[in-house]
Amino acid sequence: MTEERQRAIWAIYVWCRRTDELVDGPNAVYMSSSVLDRWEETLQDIFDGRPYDMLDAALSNTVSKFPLDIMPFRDMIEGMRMDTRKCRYETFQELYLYCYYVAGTVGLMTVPVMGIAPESLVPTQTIYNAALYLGIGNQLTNILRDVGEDALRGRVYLPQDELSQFGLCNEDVFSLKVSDRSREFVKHQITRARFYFNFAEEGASQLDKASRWLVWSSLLLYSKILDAIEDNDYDNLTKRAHVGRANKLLMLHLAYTRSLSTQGFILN
Ligand SMILES: CC(C)=CCC/C(C)=C/CC/C(C)=C/CC/C(C)=C/[C@@H]1[C@@H](COP(=O)(O)OP(=O)(O)O)[C@]1(C)CC/C=C(\C)CC/C=C(\C)CCC=C(C)C
Ligand SMILES: Nc1ncnc2c1ncn2[C@@H]1O[C@H](COP(=O)(O)OP(=O)(O)OP(=O)(O)O)[C@@H](O)[C@H]1O
Ligand SMILES: [Mn+2]
Repeated sequence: MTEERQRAIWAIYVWCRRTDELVDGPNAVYMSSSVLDRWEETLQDIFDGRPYDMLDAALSNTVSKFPLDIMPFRDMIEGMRMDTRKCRYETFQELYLYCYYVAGTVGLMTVPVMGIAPESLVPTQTIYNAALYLGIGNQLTNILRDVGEDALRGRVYLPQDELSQFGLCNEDVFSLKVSDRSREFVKHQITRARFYFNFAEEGASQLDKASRWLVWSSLLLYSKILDAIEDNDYDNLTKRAHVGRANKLLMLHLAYTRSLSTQGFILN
């Protein structure tokens, strides 16, 4: 990426990480709705060119250089509110909303920085949807990988109705019991995450040439975690899916090859 874009992505990343840390980090005990309200006011100040600290200033600077919309930033804060309020999701529709708030938003935040290829014939809306889906795919993958860890914190980011369809309940998750049922359930969740990655692929090829390698790398590396879960025979309760160094290098290479062409569902 161009250096200006790298700095912009860094500033957005830092803001996202800090937002997540409010809920997950060492200071999470001080978390309350007023903290998030205050954080949202700070966000408005950043967009109005009144940064509070140096890290905010990086984002104010980014806002002055790229046409960022404040909406996905606000929505990410909303996702953190949701995370503090609930620890169960009844249906996939409910879980999807959470995934949009905390991860789909990242796609929407970053496309204005990545830029769209001038030769792309795909509607901008479709490209934004693909970006949103990359976030959803990432978050679903993150959730699947971390089911065991999250269970230790009393949280289950899995659709309750689907758990029961597979003859499972939260107790099975908390007791970290791997069974044929849990394996089938995980298989089903992996298929869904891959659907989002596949759609995202169509959008990745429409981005500005200089940004494509980064996005393809992110996509291929993160979706490899799903393969790693398969390699663990669908045990995501007692094993942590990990993508090894050699595999990562291979993916970077593949990502580079993919990033060379602007092509998509309309052109071929
Ligand atoms: C057209 C097209 C395909 C465009 C590309 C759009 C694009 C670059 C999308 C990127 C999507 C992305 C990286 C989403 C991150 C999703 C994610 C995993 C979010 C995590 C949420 C909270 O979950 P949890 O608490 O369970 O997770 P931890 O255990 O704490 O990890 C987040 C942690 C929310 C905060 C998100 C971040 C810190 C990541 C932000 C990343 C960027 C701004 C860089 C994006 C750019 C690239 C190229 C990766
Ligand atoms: N390739 C990637 N694409 C998109 N987001 C990523 C990627 N790698 C990391 N992230 C984001 O950064 C967060 C923390 O990164 P970290 O380096 O700890 O990676 P990780 O996903 O926990 O994998 P690992 O097990 O290799 O450490 C992830 O949860 C995710 O939000
Ligand atoms: Mn987190």
